[in-house]
Amino acid sequence: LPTILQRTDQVKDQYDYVIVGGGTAGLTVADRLTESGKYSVLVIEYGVFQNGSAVTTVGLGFLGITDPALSFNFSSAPQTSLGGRSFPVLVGKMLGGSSGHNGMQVHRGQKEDYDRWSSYFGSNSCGWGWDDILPYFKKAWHFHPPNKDLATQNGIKYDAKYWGTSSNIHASWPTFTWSFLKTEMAAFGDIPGVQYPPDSGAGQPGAFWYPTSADPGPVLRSFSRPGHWDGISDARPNYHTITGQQVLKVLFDKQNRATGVSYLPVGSTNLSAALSVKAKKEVIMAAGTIHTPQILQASGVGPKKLLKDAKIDVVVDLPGVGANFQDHVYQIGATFNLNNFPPVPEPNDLFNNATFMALAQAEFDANRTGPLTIASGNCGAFLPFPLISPSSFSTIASRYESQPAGAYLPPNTDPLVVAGYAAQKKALASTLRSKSSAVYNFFLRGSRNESAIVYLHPLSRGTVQIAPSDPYFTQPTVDWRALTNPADADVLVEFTRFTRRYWALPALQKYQPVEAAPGANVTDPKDIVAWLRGNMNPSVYHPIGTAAMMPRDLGGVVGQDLLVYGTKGLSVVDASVFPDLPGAYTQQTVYAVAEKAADLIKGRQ
Ligand SMILES: Cc1cc2nc3c(=O)[nH]c(=O)nc-3n(C[C@H](O)[C@H](O)[C@H](O)COP(=O)(O)OP(=O)(O)OC[C@H]3O[C@@H](n4cnc5c(N)ncnc54)[C@H](O)[C@@H]3O)c2cc1C
Repeated sequence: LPTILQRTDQVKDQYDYVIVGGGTAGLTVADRLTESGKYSVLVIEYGVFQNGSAVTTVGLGFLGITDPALSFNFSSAPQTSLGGRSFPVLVGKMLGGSSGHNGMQVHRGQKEDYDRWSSYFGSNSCGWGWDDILPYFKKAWHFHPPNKDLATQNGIKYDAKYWGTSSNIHASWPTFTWSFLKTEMAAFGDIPGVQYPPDSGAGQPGAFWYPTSADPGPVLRSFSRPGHWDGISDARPNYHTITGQQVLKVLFDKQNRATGVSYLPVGSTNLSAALSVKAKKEVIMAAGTIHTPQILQASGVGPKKLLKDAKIDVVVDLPGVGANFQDHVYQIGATFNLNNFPPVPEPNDLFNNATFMALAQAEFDANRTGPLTIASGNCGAFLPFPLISPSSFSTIASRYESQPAGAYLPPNTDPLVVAGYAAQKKALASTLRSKSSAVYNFFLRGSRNESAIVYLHPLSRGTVQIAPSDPYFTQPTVDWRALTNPADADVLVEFTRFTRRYWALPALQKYQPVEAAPGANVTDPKDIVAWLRGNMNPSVYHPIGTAAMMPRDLGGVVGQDLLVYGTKGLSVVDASVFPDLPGAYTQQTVYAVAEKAADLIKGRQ
């Protein structure tokens, strides 16, 4: 059989496992489940095999981000707290999913993030704290140390003990850095309390360098398709893949056992022509945070009222499906331009300086080295809130903690989801008070214009819901509800103040930093928040939480075994299971969760 089944009639009637979505998590799990040869697996992927330069090129990062051939790219619900603006929902649509067009930044959360996930299960918690997940970070990533000179010149700290070397997913380093980064990183050391952890993977906040998801041999993007599929699916007769197919729903028997899925070629809307395939052991959901809840809801697993509105028979009333939606927010202000930038290359030169770009391209073509080995970035500050706002962090955390749990959730939120948010609120108030968790991220570019600040633990919660009139073929309604919780505004005002404090450091004055946004004259918190509502972006493409791993009585969708409550033989393995955001971008954790998921699934035998 060919690597990718060419026709749906080549799909067998039944496999041990059917995996919905051949993305980051889906292909990782499929690789691990097929490696012993004992189990048959079918991966059904909506997108197709894509290997063009927009996917594989490392330089400049995500070139394919909005390309409709590579990306689901549709409009969100208007954000009521952001002046009614809508935003594009961008998630990967190809074999490899979002790992095929992400920004390639590789870092993991802090120890406390994973311990917090585990804490939601109280005395029943097992298997998801930092000590449990650390072996999976090691299994998931092959670490290549940076070039010695580069590390010495830039003060790049790393410690290989936090990493493994067996995976085909690579974490490597550019051979060149923008020299102003060294100045920016050093300046953080002038702020009391900022640490430089021993490695980006040490589970500690601070200012640190981190690798790129690139294969250092050919200097190409390393993602789940080359890492967990190319050549592997071909070599294993027990591993089938079909692409260009949309899974419509999970099929259940009368005992709520998932027996398989139904699907249609992408583009067809003829439900009566839907095909089906059976899963003997498990249906594994890996369609990502936006589409896993869509498919579950369309299958009758979700909030009863929504299913009723969509005239879908309820299999399990599970109010958490599509609730608890979170993403990192950015474009949150305090943008600075450096009016006296030193005479050194900087990232804008790749766009504005044709000679520099031509030289960079020539160097890359000749040696695979130079500026075009940088994706979207390799260092930044990941800082605790007490350090950002020594005078207000405690008041802000307490004010947040004393909110009634349901006060800022969507109207008519189910009591179980409210209970889950109450648990998160308690835990996240501790995160706001902690010196060991990062809340603020300044992703440094070494540029004369710096603005990339990311809020790592937003407290507002959104929803992803099927369109009741057309659950299958209309994209789900994605509503981040960014900035609906006033505590987020409190935190973001402190972020602006802190960023100003950073640029006011004596060591940076010779570069003449000038605030471009919101503007040095915007100092009243009300005015800062008004600016945020008009300018911030609710997504930096790290959606999570819509099938959360939480106890069922806290609105959870899956347990610690990743099985969907109220069903049998149905699990979720993608970013939708994160109960809340780690203090880091999401891909490293997605791979680790998927590695652990594969062990859990195999362990069920
Ligand atoms: C533009 C962008 C930039 C990012 N940058 C970074 C970064 O620099 N660093 C970082 O750590 N993280 C980054 N991320 C986040 C990270 O890539 C994601 O968190 C991670 O890849 C998500 O993995 P997943 O398995 O949950 O979903 P995905 O990898 O998105 O996989 C879901 C798959 O399911 C398929 N699918 C969807 N619906 C169906 C259906 N009905 N039937 C069949 N298949 C279906 C999709 O086509 C897709 O292939 C970025 C993400 C994006 C989108």
